[in-house]
Order: sequence, then structure tokens, then C-alpha cells
Amino acid sequence: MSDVSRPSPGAASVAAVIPAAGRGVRLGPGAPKALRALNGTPMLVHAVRAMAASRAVSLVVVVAPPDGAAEVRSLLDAHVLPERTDFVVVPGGATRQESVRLGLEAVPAGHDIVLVHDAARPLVPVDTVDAVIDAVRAGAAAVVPALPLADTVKEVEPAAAPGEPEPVLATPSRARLRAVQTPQGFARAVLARAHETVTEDVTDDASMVERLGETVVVVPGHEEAFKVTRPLDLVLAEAVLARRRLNDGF
Ligand SMILES: Nc1ccn([C@@H]2O[C@H](COP(=O)(O)OP(=O)(O)OP(=O)(O)O)[C@@H](O)[C@H]2O)c(=O)n1
Ligand SMILES: C[C@](O)(CO)[C@H](O)COP(=O)(O)O
Repeated sequence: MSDVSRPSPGAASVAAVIPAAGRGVRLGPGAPKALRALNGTPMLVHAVRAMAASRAVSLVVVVAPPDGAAEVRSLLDAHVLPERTDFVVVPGGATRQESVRLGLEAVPAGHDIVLVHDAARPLVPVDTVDAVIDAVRAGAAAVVPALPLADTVKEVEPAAAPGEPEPVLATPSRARLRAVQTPQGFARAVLARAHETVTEDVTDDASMVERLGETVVVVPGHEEAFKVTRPLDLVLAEAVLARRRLNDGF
């Protein structure tokens, strides 16, 4: 379905919404995931810098844990961030979807392209961010970065009780599957309509747009845009940062 009222995104100003209100249960006990350190710097600050590294991004809206907006504001004020970018902090909600909606509501008029980027993907390279923006500017309503899968995937009947074996139902062709990352980029009007319309709980914003009947397109993702979910991901993230420091010569 096309939206005739959608503004031409060619030169549109870009805002990035960063949902950062999750607890990080799968990472284990500790501070909210986005506030945990990677090489001494909070994961959220890495993610904010990753969005602000794109010269197209003029506003970053950080969606903080519901009771943590003041702490997150202080955290941003205590770190060096690009002066050409504005930073806004709002409290988040109980689900990622609700947090994104609250962040989107804080984006002022005039930003006709919106990126949604997990704080939990702190190391996405700027070239990936710019590739997503370029595809929206070229006219796509919704753009996701994604990678082919390394593993074969099985559809199963979920175990009736923990530890029970799970019968395999099917093996979808891997050639047609992609593992989706963020930032996901949207014509703002389309994303806003998706969040007003879709009430089912889904795991990413692009699937809400799919439910509107809009086309979502994929651009190449990047290995370093992986999501910090479990403890081993912290080890990988710190190794990536160490390699970057070596490559940068300091
Ligand atoms: N109520 C929530 C839940 C999640 N998120 C954000 O959504 C992103 C992706 O979610 P995920 O990696 O699942 O983070 P958590 O919900 O924190 O992880 P877990 O499920 O292990 O608790 C994260 O940046 C997280 O902070 C959010 O803003 N608000
Ligand atoms: C948005 C996302 O990162 C795309 O892969 C993912 O769906 C988030 O999932 P989570 O369970 O909230 O970590």
C-alpha cells in the first residue's frame, strides 16, 4: 500500500531513536544492559556515537529505562558527543515496541526519516548506518540491514516441558533467510502509522510495517552490528573494540 501524503525523503532530515530501556535479563544480573560498560564506556554511549557518526543524523532520541531518564541524561552529558547532533532522553516502556513508540513521539516535526537502533548493537559501523539512510532517501518506505545465516535453521514443536526433545517440523531453505539487524530505517509517516495501527507484539519495527502491506527492503548488514544478548557477546564486543584500537594505531 502506498502513502500518497508521504513527503519526498530525498533531502529529509534524519532522527535516530535508540531503545535502551531493556533489563538485559539474558546477559545476567547487573545494571540495565545499555548502561553496562564495554571497555570502560557504557554500551549506550557506543550506540549513540554510532548513530551520530553519520553526518545525516541530526537528532538522537534515547529511550531510557522507565525510572532512569535523569541518569541517562547525566551519562550523555559526561561523554564527548558530536556538537552537530541534538540529544533527547525520554523514559521507556515495558516492551521494546512501547519504548520505540515513546521515542518516536519525541521526534519533532521536520525529521522525515527515522532510524530505530538497538542500544544493544553498539558497534554498528557508520557505513551500514549510511547505507540504510541512502536506501530510504532513494524512496524505500522501510529498510533493514541483514546478513545471510551461517547455521541451518529448523522449525520445531516447542518442548512441552524444559529439557524435553523438540520434534522438527520443517527445514526452511537457508538461501531465502536473513538475520536482521538495526538500524532499521523508515519514512517517518510509515513508521508512525505502523505504531498507531499494529497492536500485536512483534520483535522488530519492520515487521509492523510489513503488516501495513508496505514493502520492506534489505541492504547488507555487518558482522560488527551483532546484538549483545548473552555474556559471550560482551567478550566479542570488547575484542572488536580492541581490534579497532589496533587498526587506528592507538
Ligand atoms: N522494554 C524494553 C525492552 C527492550 N528495549 C531495548 O530493545 C533493544 C533490544 O532488546 P534486547 O536485546 O532484547 O534487550 P533486553 O530486553 O534488555 O534483553 P533481555 O530480553 O535479555 O532482557 C535493547 O536495546 C533494549 O534496551 C527497550 O528499549 N525497552
Ligand atoms: C530488532 C532486532 O534487533 C532485530 O534483529 C531484534 O528483533 C530484537 O530482538 P530482542 O529479542 O528484543 O533482542
